[in-house]
Amino acid sequence: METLRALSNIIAAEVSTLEERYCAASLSPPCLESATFEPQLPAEVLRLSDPAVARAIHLIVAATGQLAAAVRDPVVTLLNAAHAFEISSSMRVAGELNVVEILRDAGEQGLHVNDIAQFSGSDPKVLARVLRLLASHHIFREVSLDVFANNRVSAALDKGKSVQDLFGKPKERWNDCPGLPALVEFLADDCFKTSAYLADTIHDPHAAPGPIPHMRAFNTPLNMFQWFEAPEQEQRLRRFGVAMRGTGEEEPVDTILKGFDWGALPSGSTVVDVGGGIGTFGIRIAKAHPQLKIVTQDRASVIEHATANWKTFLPSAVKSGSALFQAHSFLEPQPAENDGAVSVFMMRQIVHDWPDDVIVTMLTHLRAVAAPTTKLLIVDAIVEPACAVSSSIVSNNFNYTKVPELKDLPIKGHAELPPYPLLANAGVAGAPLHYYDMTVNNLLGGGERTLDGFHEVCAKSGWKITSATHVEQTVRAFIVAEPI
Ligand SMILES: C[S@@+](CC[C@H](N)C(=O)[O-])C[C@H]1O[C@@H](n2cnc3c(N)ncnc32)[C@H](O)[C@@H]1O
Repeated sequence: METLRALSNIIAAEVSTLEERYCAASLSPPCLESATFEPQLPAEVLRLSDPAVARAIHLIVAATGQLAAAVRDPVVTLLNAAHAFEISSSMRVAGELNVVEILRDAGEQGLHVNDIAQFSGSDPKVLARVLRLLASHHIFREVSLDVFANNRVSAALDKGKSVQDLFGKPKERWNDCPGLPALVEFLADDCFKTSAYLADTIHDPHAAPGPIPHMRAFNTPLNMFQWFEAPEQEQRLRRFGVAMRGTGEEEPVDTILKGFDWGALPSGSTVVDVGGGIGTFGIRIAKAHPQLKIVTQDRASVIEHATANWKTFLPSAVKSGSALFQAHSFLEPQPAENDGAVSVFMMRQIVHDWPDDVIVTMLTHLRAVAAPTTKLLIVDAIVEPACAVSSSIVSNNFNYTKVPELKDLPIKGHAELPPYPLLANAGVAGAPLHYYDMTVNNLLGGGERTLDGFHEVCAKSGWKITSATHVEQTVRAFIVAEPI
């Protein structure tokens, strides 16, 4: 009983924290039943801007998840976990049938499923069951039998376009679209199909067409990015670019500015955003630090979209020449113009995509053109263990390492450990990182790394880690390395 009581005490204490913080700000917490999600509302902003609110939410999610696992019949817990793929399938249906946008127009009172299904000509009976499964997980709301409305969660998936445009111009679906709907559809489509082959590749890594689950799922010997190049995957390529914007939507928008001191770079310094995608994060840096030159480097097909994206969101930088573009594969030696000319090579969500041997190749190419003062900035997460919080974890400063050189590494801004009896990684509250870990494994053979894992690939390619900074309220770590 002691553990159950401790978990329920965490929940009670953290609900009180929320009450106090919202009262102090003269706000009410956001309402789950609301038919809209407006991230700019002060009540939503507080969730990201007040560390006490963010931590309370994190601990409530961790403790309720652990409490449910502790009290529930293990049979039900197992069956629900094994059935979770039905949620992914249903999310894809809702996304592709534009249900969120149809319900946006219906407002609080919602719409009968027959009317929702009419837009796509789909079977209303199946659609009702899809939406009921999602509503049971607090995504959509069943207002009355077979009548559904958006709630604060489903509304966050709004693509921001009219229903008429979404159905009438499907090829323009991802133009100027927020990142989250694209990320959710990518996860519920490609990543879900790919994940189904994980066990098969573990059992038989040598079978055709290759060892990566994505290769098996789509019957291709190409890696995912090469496969995106085929003309018939054009929509997937577009969706992926926009989806990467979605990877930053659960964190404060200025996260990329907080983990590294961009202001300390001399004016005119060149930052190469290696595998920079459509430039989402380079644009954020450039807006805050217009004195820097930002080079977005990616595959030619992506650079085309990156250039268009910069022209839309920061045309002045393109015009002035402070935004530059390099169509280049990071698997090849770096372009000669980067030789000795780069202050920072930034790699955001690149290192986690690939297995060690590929990363060592990439980092070796960067090292070959690095000046003595060049910095390598890896923006990824540092994996924490899922063991229970214990005195040995605390004494090892949480980021335990077996590498002597890392023992004295300055690690800034690390989140506080969750209290007993929660897991060190906060259990289900920390699960997003472990989902991404499996997703990159299944798509490309990559994986999230511990600090020692980052050290290993850096040391093999001539780089030495000199600092790591965790940005509060995010899983994001900024790891800085310098040439050895
Ligand atoms: C996970 S995304 C990250 C994008 C961006 N850094 C961000 O954080 O939004 C990986 C990026 O690597 C790029 N990429 C994949 N293979 C590449 C290659 N061989 N050379 C250069 N870029 C590549 C992809 O096009 C994609 O933009």
